[in-house]
Amino acid sequence: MTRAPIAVALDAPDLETAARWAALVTPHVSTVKVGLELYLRYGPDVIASVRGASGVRVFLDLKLHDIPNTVAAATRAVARLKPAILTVHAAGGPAMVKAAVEAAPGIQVAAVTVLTSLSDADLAKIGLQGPPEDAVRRLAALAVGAGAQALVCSPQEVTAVRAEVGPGVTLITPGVRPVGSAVQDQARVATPERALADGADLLVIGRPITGATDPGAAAAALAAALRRTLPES
Ligand SMILES: O=c1ccn([C@@H]2O[C@H](COP(=O)(O)O)[C@@H](O)[C@H]2O)c(=O)[nH]1
Repeated sequence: MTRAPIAVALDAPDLETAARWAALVTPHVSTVKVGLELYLRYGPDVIASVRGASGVRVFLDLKLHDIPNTVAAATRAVARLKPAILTVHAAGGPAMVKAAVEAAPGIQVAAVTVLTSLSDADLAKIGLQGPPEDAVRRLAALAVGAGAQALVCSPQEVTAVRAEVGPGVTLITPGVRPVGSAVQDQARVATPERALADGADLLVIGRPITGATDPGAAAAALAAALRRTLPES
């Protein structure tokens, strides 16, 4: 059976917990995601620990954001870990995104548009007036023009971003909340079914799975729900 297009965010306080979650969810999902919490605490070793024997795809979510030379060097430094996906911030500008893409042949560089935790009011406070969709579309076009093969946006913007960048770009959506799940610190959210139906390629889901009593069962249930949305997947 094909694994669901879900990246489980392994935002764990320690390596043992992350590896346990990874082993539980890997039979059901295509990808596991390592973010700042784990990587800053444990460094490169974390990748092998969560990849385990299954060889599941690892998404390294470091959201690099610096001058192009520094981002290129940081990208080369993590490229040897062979993550399937590496994130950078689109707001770093086209030269920075291009530097990451060129430094990591074989790795999908995903540009984060506007963090899913930011609301309309938050965006206004940082000087981005107008609906989030406008900024997301603008940053998406910038990043793809600079060579990014994937974008991170909220599930609420998938349709608009797809219209902006066309079919060949992988759209990755955090801010996914199953019906009844707490929104927590996310602001621009939608259900997994809606995200997939709108054309997202990979859904990032963390706490709704890892906070469950049985993360493996939670991942299996979400995977089954997505199969009902797209019966051919
Ligand atoms: O815009 C973004 C970019 C990345 N993330 C990351 O996704 C997960 C979401 O976890 P939940 O527990 O499902 O909220 C987390 O690791 C973030 O760092 C994001 O949420 N929004």
